[in-house]
Amino acid sequence: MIESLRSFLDRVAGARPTAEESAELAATLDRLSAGLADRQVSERERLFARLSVQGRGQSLTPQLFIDEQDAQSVTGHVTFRPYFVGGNGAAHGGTIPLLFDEALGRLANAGGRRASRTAYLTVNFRSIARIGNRLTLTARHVKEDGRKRVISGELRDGDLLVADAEGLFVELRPGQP
Ligand SMILES: CCCCCCCCCC(=O)SCCNC(=O)CCNC(=O)[C@H](O)C(C)(C)COP(=O)(O)OP(=O)(O)OC[C@H]1O[C@@H](n2cnc3c(N)ncnc32)[C@H](O)[C@@H]1OP(=O)(O)O
Repeated sequence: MIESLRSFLDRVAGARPTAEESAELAATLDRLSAGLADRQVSERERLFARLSVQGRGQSLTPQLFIDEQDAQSVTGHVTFRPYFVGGNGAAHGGTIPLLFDEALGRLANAGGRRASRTAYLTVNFRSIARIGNRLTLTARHVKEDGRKRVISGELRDGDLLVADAEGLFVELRPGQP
């Protein structure tokens, strides 16, 4: 279902429907929304935004496919689909930190470490992330100091460095949301 939603968003991003077609689509979407109105559940019960589902079952984030992961590093790949275009064939700048937050956050909380949240995330944009290209993401655990974990990451298009990032993840205290 989420994959169909992603495909639909890609098609919307790439289309220029007429006014009549837009109105027809809007009516169809309204009908679909109404069909889910009495299926609303708590966050824990939803399919959306679950770590255990490939791509987190979430249409917001570019879908990251994990190829290798251990407690110290993660390697994966991602293709920014048409929905993520910012302009002129490049992914929207906001989607790159989104991707790093997802990947670095996963690693920060992997290997039996207790849950942490992003305190800061610094991203350097080195070259455009071209829509449709398969990019490689690597991240590694750099250091740990008490509750603080530093994780770094790189996004590459072949040999070309697209972006790099560093995040500080702070372990949550018991009861901290
Ligand atoms: C159930 C969890 C599921 C997690 C799923 C994965 C999530 C993926 C990552 C995310 O996207 S989380 C969503 C985005 N992040 C947030 O919403 C976090 C909002 N901020 C907070 O909740 C708190 O500010 C935070 C937990 C990050 C830290 O607050 P605390 O009160 O726990 O820590 P404190 O302020 O005492 O700081 C602890 C240490 O970290 C340092 N620190 C905190 N924020 C910093 C910062 N921004 N820059 C540098 N250092 C920082 C701070 O100086 C201190 O250093 P020392 O121990 O050496 O004194």
